Amino acid sequence: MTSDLISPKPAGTDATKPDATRADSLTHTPAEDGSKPGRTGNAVSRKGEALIRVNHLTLDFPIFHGGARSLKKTLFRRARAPIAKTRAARTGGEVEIDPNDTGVVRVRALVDVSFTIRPGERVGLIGHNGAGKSTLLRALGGIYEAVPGMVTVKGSVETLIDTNSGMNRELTGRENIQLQARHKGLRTAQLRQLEKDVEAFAQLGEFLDLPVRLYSSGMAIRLGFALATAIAPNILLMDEWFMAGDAKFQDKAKDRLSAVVEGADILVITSHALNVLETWCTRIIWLESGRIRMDGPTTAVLDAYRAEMETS
Ligand SMILES: Nc1ncnc2c1ncn2[C@@H]1O[C@H](COP(=O)(O)OP(=O)(O)OP(=O)(O)O)[C@@H](O)[C@H]1O
Repeated sequence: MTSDLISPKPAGTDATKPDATRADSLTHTPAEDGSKPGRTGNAVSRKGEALIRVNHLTLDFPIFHGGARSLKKTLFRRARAPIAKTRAARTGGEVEIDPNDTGVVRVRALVDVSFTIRPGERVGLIGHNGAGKSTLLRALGGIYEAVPGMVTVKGSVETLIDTNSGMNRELTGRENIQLQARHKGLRTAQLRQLEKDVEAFAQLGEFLDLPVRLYSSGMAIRLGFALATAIAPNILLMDEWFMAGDAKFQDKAKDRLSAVVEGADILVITSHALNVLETWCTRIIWLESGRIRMDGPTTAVLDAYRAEMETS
């Protein structure tokens, strides 16, 4: 099988882009039927073929405006007291002065993360605020591309990561549906079917024919969710934002999501709602300041996590 190498983006120059220093950092491998993976992927590959493999993934965010004297003072003080550093690092990733680039401060969002997810696994990502859950999900979704390490994703991927993911805010909701249908390689009849399905589910009325930039966040969630769940992918990557929206929509969303989750080979979901993870996940990866603290069956990891929450 040939692999589909996505070349890395040049190193980001703003603080919102992770550091990009290695050439071969991210590989998205196409499904064996030739379908393309990712949001722009074509058909869904055969069931049971999906795979996620992450090897030694490290991801830094350079902060170019991090030169405040007070921050640097704190960092230098902490460097002289490494024990205090460990304790202080329970919110967010590690903040440090980049050893290769004098003056630039970096946030280490992920540090040497490795794991493999096979078909049938439903994986929950847990951890404190800023532990690296969303960053990891974005790296799996190909949003953050070039970092030291390697991410291999095999199969079609759908992401429910943020309300705007894959959406052109200048286009109307309906135009976005059509655009995504074309990216998925759907024929006209299938496109019409998709449009009808998303329209019925999202229930945006006349707003479907208005630009997405006019939508409230709840309305954007409706459209993004309806679109992302209209066709079951091999791999579903989901941030907990889908829990937003009004109560009636949440009930509908849960039913529809259950069907998609059933149909997907692999689910990766981040959430602070441990009961949601208990219901849906077979395995939990617990992140702490960007590193894997524990990785194992749902009950074992959640028990350990809860025990730690009670004592800390
Ligand atoms: N665009 C960015 N620019 C700079 N730093 C970032 C960026 N995105 C995330 N970070 C940093 O990376 C670390 C991990 O953030 P991430 O959003 O992955 O955490 P999380 O586990 O999803 O947190 P939460 O549970 O609070 O949503 C944090 O320290 C955060 O400050």
